[in-house]
Amino acid sequence: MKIAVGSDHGGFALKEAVKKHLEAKGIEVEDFGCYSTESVDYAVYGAKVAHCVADGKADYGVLVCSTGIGISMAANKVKGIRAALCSDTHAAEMTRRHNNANVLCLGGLVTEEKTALEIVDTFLKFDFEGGRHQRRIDQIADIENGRL
Ligand SMILES: O=C(CO)[C@H](O)[C@H](O)[C@H](O)COP(=O)(O)O
Repeated sequence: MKIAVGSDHGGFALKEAVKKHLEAKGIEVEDFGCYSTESVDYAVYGAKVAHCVADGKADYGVLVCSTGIGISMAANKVKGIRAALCSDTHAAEMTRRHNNANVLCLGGLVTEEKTALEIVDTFLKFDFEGGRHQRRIDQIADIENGRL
């Protein structure tokens, strides 16, 4: 499994912790930056990770900004991306099971590290259930393609 990670300055510390956590589990990580707490723009990093996942070059993405909001908005503009901002493990489980989310977003100044790492583990543990949920994510794709 390969995970693409990225953040802005507000998510840098948590992104580094997520990267370390994943690598300790033997998971391959590609880090798209940023690489310090110097101020940068979250849309740039959201786009880099989202394109990597949408192009099939990583299985999932993890994105972090201060709130997780801006970077999730940016990632969701990339066709094929279903980015989910999660602040608890229940949301992380359900967004995999029902939404087939392919990018997890976290708020670096919202969610404490221990909880965030539990959210990451939960996100990676659950699979998409398909069935009626496939119809619903197909409708999301219809919106992307101007059909709905
Ligand atoms: O949370 C964010 C976007 O939703 C970003 O991480 C920024 O931290 C936030 O927009 C604040 O920006 P600032 O330049 O750090 O004041």
